[in-house]
Amino acid sequence: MNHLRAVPDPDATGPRAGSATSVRVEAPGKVNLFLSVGAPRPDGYHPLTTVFQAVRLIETVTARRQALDARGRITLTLADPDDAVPTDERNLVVRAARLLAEATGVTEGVDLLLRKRVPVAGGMAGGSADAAAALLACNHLWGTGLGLGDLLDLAARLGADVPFPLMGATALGHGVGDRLTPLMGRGTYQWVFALAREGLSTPAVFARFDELSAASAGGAGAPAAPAEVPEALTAALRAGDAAALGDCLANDLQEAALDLRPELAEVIETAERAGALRAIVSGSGPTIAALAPDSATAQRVARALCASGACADVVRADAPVAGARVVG
Ligand SMILES: C[C@](O)(CO)[C@H](O)COP(=O)(O)OP(=O)(O)OC[C@H]1O[C@@H](n2ccc(N)nc2=O)[C@H](O)[C@@H]1O
Ligand SMILES: Nc1ncnc2c1ncn2[C@@H]1O[C@H](COP(=O)(O)OP(=O)(O)OP(=O)(O)O)[C@@H](O)[C@H]1O
Repeated sequence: MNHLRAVPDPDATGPRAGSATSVRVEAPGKVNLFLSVGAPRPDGYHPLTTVFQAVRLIETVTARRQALDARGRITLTLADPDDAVPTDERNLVVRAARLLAEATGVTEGVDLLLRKRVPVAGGMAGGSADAAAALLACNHLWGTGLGLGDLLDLAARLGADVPFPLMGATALGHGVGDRLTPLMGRGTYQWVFALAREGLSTPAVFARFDELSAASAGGAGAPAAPAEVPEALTAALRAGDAAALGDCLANDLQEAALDLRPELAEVIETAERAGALRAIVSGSGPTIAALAPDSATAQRVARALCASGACADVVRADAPVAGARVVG
């Protein structure tokens, strides 16, 4: 493999980059404000147009330098052990550290600690945020000094959702969701997330999307190219107008997610009845994201969702927030 050149990066903001014994990085989960999906490509991936917004549900990855005799191993510990989250090579955190090491020729290992706050398999890109955080943390710990452009390239190799948490805020996504352009915006949005008891598999939701598209278009499937983002949505973001943004929220995967989990329709209805401007499936689901006009209404929506018993848990978060960054 061609090694990326590890050079001191003037943008590397971490304290004592390359010499610290541990580096802590925080990265946000996301909600898709708009998600249009085209017909699958030959490799099975779907072209997307999406608008990501980073929400204040924050994953934390701490990368610790190992003793010299640790022989280059990459280890992962979960702050709160969870059967649904592997700690071996299947974990995106381990894969991110390994990819960075291979790409830069690093032979040193690392001990990684992960604290999760984004629901697992909830359509909010928790694993992707973890991978983004691990790339940034190891880049600092190992002093590999890659700039944001190289980190975004590595991120795209780990998953379609991995580049966005490096950038954060609000961004337009093209390609398979990995080609990003920041979007201008103002204001803060109040979100309420209704979490499901069991996660949904992203590939299963895309597969159901294909089946439903084929059935509804007389066998023709989804249009090859996804739709463009409506001007009304970017205008709402520029104005910081939550009500106008609510009118523009859209998710092509919602029908597929509801088909797999019909009970989610009731969650959406409960949130909207309690005052949410709109409630939609977040990404591939099953989390329902409800946009509230203000904090008091968000509180009311959260209470109604809890009282309904229709979801496993409810969390509130404001948005947008910054992308992955070194903290502490
Ligand atoms: C639904 C979204 O969360 C919207 O942001 C993303 O598109 C999902 O991105 P992700 O979880 O990072 O996806 P990856 O880990 O790259 O891919 C998992 C699987 O999802 C499907 N997949 C993903 C992204 C995409 N544009 N088309 C797809 O068909 C593929 O079956 C793929 O094998
Ligand atoms: N760091 C990680 N955190 C959580 N799950 C992980 C991680 N690494 C790998 N996984 C595996 O990936 C699956 C999906 O995890 P994740 O929480 O990222 O889903 P998601 O948020 O729905 O993803 P996306 O929104 O990007 O489609 C989990 O069920 C788990 O088996």
